[in-house]
Amino acid sequence: MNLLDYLPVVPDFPKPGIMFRDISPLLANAAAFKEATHQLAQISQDLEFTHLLGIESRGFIFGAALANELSKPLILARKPNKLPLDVHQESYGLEYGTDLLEMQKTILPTDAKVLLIDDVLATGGTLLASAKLVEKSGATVAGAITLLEISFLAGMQKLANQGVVAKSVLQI
Ligand SMILES: O=P(O)(O)OC[C@H]1O[C@H](OP(=O)(O)OP(=O)(O)O)[C@H](O)[C@@H]1O
Ligand SMILES: Nc1ncnc2[nH]cnc12
Repeated sequence: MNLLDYLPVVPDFPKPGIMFRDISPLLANAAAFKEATHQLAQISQDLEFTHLLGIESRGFIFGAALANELSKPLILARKPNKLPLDVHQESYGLEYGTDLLEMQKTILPTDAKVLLIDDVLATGGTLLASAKLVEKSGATVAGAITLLEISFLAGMQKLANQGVVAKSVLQI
């Protein structure tokens, strides 16, 4: 099964010039979703981590599936004003805009080794902001994994420059 067949390109979404990869067909096919989860588990194998951090919203889907598959705890990085209690905040730029992510200040133990998970790595802005949230809470970033890397945007290098090891199941 070629998982890329289940991630079709939608040109000019959400803005002109963006070649958007839609995960909806992959999620709508049980075998493809299962295979994607399995392959995310495979690439996480040589990284040592205690917790997963899923990034709103598409990172929640794969983060929850993987957390269940690996029996690991799942932490949420959320868009603004969604989480109760005190939060750390990071603003960031992504391929088609800017946004803000938040994580609860006391949800991670300081000895946690956290694997970040998202569906797509494009510019790397989202994963870098998530890494900063983990560091703000005193925990360690174990790495980052995604289903798809859009390589021409060089997000992998941007993360490497900041000491974050990233791996992706698929590259285009
Ligand atoms: O590498 P980057 O340039 O930062 O882009 C990648 C991010 O963009 C998308 O999220 P989006 O903000 O569109 O939110 P969504 O998951 O709620 O659709 C995607 O799910 C990644 O989180
Ligand atoms: N081209 C793209 N397709 C899907 N998700 C994205 N997130 C950032 N860039 C994206």
